[in-house]
Amino acid sequence: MKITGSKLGFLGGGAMAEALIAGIVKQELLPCSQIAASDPNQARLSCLQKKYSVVVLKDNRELVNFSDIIILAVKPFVVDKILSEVKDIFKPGKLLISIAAGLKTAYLEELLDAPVPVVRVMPNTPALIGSGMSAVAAGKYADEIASEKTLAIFKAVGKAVMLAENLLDIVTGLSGSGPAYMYLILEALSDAGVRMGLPRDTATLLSAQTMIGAAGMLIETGEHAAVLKERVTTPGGTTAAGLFALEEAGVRTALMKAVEAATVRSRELSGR
Ligand SMILES: NC(=O)C1=CN([C@@H]2O[C@H](COP(=O)(O)OP(=O)(O)OC[C@H]3O[C@@H](n4cnc5c(N)ncnc54)[C@H](OP(=O)(O)O)[C@@H]3O)[C@@H](O)[C@H]2O)C=CC1
Ligand SMILES: O=C(O)[C@@H]1CCC=N1
Repeated sequence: MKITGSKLGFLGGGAMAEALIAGIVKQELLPCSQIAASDPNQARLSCLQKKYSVVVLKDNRELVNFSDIIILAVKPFVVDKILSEVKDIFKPGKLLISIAAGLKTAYLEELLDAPVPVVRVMPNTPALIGSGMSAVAAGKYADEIASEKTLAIFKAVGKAVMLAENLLDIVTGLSGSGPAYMYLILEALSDAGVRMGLPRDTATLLSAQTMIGAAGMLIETGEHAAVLKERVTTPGGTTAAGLFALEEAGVRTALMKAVEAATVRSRELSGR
């Protein structure tokens, strides 16, 4: 699905909007003149304009008027206020894509005056370098074309899959919040290398390249992680000693608890 003629607007120009704008501009999905962002923070707008040459607007109504496809990229607690500001100019010809954690399409549909197609997406920040992971769920007024347009946007900045909406809170707990878990692990591995005597920059490079390599190998080979882990592990060797320390510390359980806690939090946000 091509979105070449469409104008794309971001309500909110924060961290996730910037990751998407950067990825979209880099992949040349749309010319900069067809991408806009609105935000009350002038410094954010100036930064986005300077870095990506996109159209910046102080006023959310101007943004909605400018755009065919609107990405709702504000914190969940601001959504009611913003949609009440613009609902009368949101016509069914426009497409609303929400990336707000926890908020259901039915909830957003209720906040609008007209039967506007709403698609909910949970992306993640590596979209900034074209390595994002997004899951997409369509609301009741969104047809296949709306879903295809949404997939085209998020596939331009990484991988994107369609899922049933009741799974999106789990996606939020896994890949939405996941980059932060990975950074925590990378920071700890880098600290560990430094603790054992490596220079900081070398320890960080070794950690990050190892994470990229292991993840890439999992995707490219399609093998189960346990099989690939087994191939690294020499009986009585170094890896077995390292893995034992990780199991003893409960790393596996800690990661399961992290995804559970984030999923529960996403569900709480939808129950407001
Ligand atoms: N960050 C992430 O990794 C991910 C975030 N998300 C979702 O994306 C959404 C945005 O998150 P994130 O980018 O991290 O948040 P940010 O706080 O970085 O960005 C939100 C932006 O919206 C601005 N804003 C506040 N009020 C208004 C308003 N009335 N009109 C227009 N803009 C406004 C904020 O300005 P100010 O700072 O001045 O208030 C800020 O610049 C959230 O709903 C989050 O759940 C989804 C996936 C991943
Ligand atoms: O922390 C959050 O609530 C958002 C949603 C997923 C990533 N960041």
